[in-house]
Amino acid sequence: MSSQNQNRSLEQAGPSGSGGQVGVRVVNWSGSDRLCISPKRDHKPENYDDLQFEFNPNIFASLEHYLPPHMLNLSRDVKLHYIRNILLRYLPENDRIWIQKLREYRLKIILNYPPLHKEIFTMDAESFFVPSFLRAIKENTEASFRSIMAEPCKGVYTFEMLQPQFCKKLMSEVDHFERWVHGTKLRIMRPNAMNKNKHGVILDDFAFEAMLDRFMCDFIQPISRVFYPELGGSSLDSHHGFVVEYGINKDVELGDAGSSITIKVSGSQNRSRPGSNSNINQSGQNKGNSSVAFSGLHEDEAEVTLNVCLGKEFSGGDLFFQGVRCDAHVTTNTQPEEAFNYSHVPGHAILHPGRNRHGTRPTTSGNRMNLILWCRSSAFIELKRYQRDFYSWCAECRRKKAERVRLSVVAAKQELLKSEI
Ligand SMILES: O=C(O)CCC(=O)C(=O)O
Ligand SMILES: [Fe+2]
Repeated sequence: MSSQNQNRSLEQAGPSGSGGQVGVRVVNWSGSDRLCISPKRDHKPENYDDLQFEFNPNIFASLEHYLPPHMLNLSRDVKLHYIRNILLRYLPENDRIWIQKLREYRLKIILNYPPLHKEIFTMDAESFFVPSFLRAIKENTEASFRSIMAEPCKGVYTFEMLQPQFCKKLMSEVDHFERWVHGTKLRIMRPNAMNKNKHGVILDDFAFEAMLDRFMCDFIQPISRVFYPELGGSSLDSHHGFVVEYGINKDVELGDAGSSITIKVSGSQNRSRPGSNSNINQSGQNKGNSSVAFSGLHEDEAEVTLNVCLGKEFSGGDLFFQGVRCDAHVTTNTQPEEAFNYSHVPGHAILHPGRNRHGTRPTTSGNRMNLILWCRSSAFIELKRYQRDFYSWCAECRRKKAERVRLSVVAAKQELLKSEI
């Protein structure tokens, strides 16, 4: 498309459908828009950081290098829409609507919510993390991580992580947010729907997104790069951050008290990533030897999950694990070495593959709040689509493969013996 045509379509475009982006109008969709194969490396891209679109601003800056040469010096709006139109071709309609609604929902909260502890909305490692954790991250070696961690079950790591003061502030921020939500009668989305008596909030929805992104990139990824290479641990690029609350006696079911603003976002119950399969096994049905009384046996929609207990005083609430499985093997038996129980300790973290089947036992007294960060790798998800028969990270796939190898060795031996007779 020529720049003239591009400008014409800008002129013709109707009012913005982009969620109130001031001064920006949507260009008519054109399937002929193309990027160049070779980038113009010496081109200096615009800054798109101030924009709220369904794609990360960095994507626009990166793709600018690939624009047709005649477009490089056009206005930022024109380039933005040209690139956005191309990207939108890769997003199914439903996902587009979902992302759009989510953006509007978040904007509504962020513009109106008055934070209680502003200082915890930006990463301040020294005041968030305990010194031992910071030292290990700074050293950034497997030995330094292992020096502060226990591995009570293969691939599951526990360690002290957050300072008590930070935990306290985060918990009071969540309480403050819940109270504010109740006052405004805004209906908020909950992190997931696994336990009836579970409350919680999605931190990404009220301005914690940037902080949690640094949390994941600078403090989880160094560890997952070492411990979870086969799960995309070195290419984590998105997260879902939330707080779960148990054992609270609230006389009002928050969010249900007659909402004046209701934004329904389809697929928000478990906040699945668009276009993906959530693998929540809510009933806790698991064939085989899982005889325990549990709630919400499930797998997270994450490659790597960080779960940190914030407090307060509680009993019960243990996590139990039943082994890492791919979709095809999610209901297979738990092997004895895979069954593992974990009791939460305030400030302490547990890091595990999202696909390690797990659930929580009831919090029998007091209140418990946990910070949970589901970390995802789009490269891992993409690769998984091309690889359907065997997953090295699924314990059952490995077991089946080992069994096949064993049987073929037995068969080969028998053949050999037969031919020798
Ligand atoms: O309650 C917990 O500590 C864990 C909850 C959980 O696994 C989840 O929300 O995905
Ligand atoms: Fe979970």
